Amino acid sequence: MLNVKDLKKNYPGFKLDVSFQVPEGSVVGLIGRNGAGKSTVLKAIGNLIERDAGEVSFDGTDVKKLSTDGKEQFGYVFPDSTVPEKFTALDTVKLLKSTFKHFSESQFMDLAAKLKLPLDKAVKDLSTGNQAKLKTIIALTHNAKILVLDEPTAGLDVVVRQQIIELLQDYLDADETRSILITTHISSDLASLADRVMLIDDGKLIFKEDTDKIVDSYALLKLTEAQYDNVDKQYLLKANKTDFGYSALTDQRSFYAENYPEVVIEQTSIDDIILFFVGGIDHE
Ligand SMILES: Nc1ncnc2c1ncn2[C@@H]1O[C@H](COP(=O)(O)OP(=O)(O)OP(=O)(O)O)[C@@H](O)[C@H]1O
Repeated sequence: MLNVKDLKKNYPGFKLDVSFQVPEGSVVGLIGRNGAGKSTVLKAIGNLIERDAGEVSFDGTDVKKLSTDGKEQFGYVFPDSTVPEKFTALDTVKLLKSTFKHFSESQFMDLAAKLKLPLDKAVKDLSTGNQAKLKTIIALTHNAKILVLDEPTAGLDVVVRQQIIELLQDYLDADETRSILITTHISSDLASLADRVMLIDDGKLIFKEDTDKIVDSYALLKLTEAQYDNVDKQYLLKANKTDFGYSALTDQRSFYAENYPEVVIEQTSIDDIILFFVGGIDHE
């Protein structure tokens, strides 16, 4: 299990302070607006930045103290390429062989063939889609126990995006103890992959929920002022004033459907929840 406890990182005008876990066998999606702190969380997990305070541990060991074998349990995708840009995919294979004890060359070649990844082109000359495929294949082919993925599908067309999502699904299906922490702006990626979503805003986690529960039990209530005054508010998570009265988020859709048949109740999506909590202009 990945355990992030009181992780703090300060930049001018920005303070990160988060605690969460990614249990074995689960997929957790970290969502939020531009500049909310998603990449900072993932970089701290990957030791790409020094944290100011807090703990980040995997199966009980601080990530800063992981052995070479322990480090190999992580597979990363970050926006910046992890291999030198002059390298081809074949050069990358040589690098991975010397870096990872558990690297599988045959799996790399199989996935590269399946995704039609050119093997002899320098990384800098690959299309965005092929670069994303290469990064994902690198993360997947050394038998990692957890993937930490920073926007693995950013800028990809719908076909490549689907291919990447399928690779991730195959990775999970091969071993039920594997887990993924993923950031994305594409909520449909999460709907198909994530067991749980966490919403970060201004460096703090302001909402965490199981995706099943969002689909099954969440709803937006559209209430007139009079309805809002009279409705039982114990299952309302948040209400925003609107032109027509109030828009309110509940995690007990059936309670309001049964008791207030006159109230307009709309199904929510992950995007609705982001907009509801942090809607408006971007931080930056
Ligand atoms: N090296 C740095 N120096 C100073 N400020 C930084 C640095 N890295 C990040 N920040 C700031 O920290 C905040 C969080 O940035 P971060 O990249 O984690 O956001 P994000 O949620 O990943 O955004 P996006 O969705 O745009 O990638 C932003 O205000 C950003 O400007």
